[in-house]
Amino acid sequence: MKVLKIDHIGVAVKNIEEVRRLYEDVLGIPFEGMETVAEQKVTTAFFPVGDSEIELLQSTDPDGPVAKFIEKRGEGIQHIAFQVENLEEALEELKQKGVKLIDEKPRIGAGGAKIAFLHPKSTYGVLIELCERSK
Ligand SMILES: C[C@@H](C(=O)O)C(=O)SCCNC(=O)CCNC(=O)[C@H](O)C(C)(C)COP(=O)(O)OP(=O)(O)OC[C@H]1O[C@@H](n2cnc3c(N)ncnc32)[C@H](O)[C@@H]1OP(=O)(O)O
Ligand SMILES: [Co+2]
Repeated sequence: MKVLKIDHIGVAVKNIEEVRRLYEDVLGIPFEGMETVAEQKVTTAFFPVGDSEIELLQSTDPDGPVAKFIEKRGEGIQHIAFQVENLEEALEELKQKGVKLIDEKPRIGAGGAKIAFLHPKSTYGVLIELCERSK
């Protein structure tokens, strides 16, 4: 598998509009846009920073992963996403290596990317997302 770069850092927040003020007005990072990803029960807001992005995540459902994360740990960094060349290949390889996968097959994430998550139990407490973006 080939990891190309840190694609984004996912930050769980209670209120995207409020936190957007910090990134956009206080830190002067341009706001790229919002997108709801129903399957993940989140609304996202992206802020490009160099070759990566900040992804703000607000839950759309009290049972969603982001709501549960905030309930348990409060607002903060929820995952790190690595961009890979070929997600299916990467998942196959990681499965062979005994990594616990949350997603055995890619799902569709923000911006139409193929995404899949590795379980924090296998990654020393960091929720890792792998994503593949069409060229
Ligand atoms: C839009 C898309 C995109 O970029 O395109 C996205 O990013 S969607 C981003 C939102 N979607 C996701 O996060 C989907 C993947 N996440 C999940 O499936 C879930 O959040 C799990 C990671 C499986 C956790 O599930 P859940 O909270 O129900 O279980 P749980 O509370 O028992 O957690 C199991 C163990 O993992 C730990 N744990 C839970 N969430 C964690 C996180 N974000 N980072 C690190 N550790 C975490 C808990 O503390 C617990 O450890 P202990 O047992 O030691 O206490
Ligand atoms: Co993400």
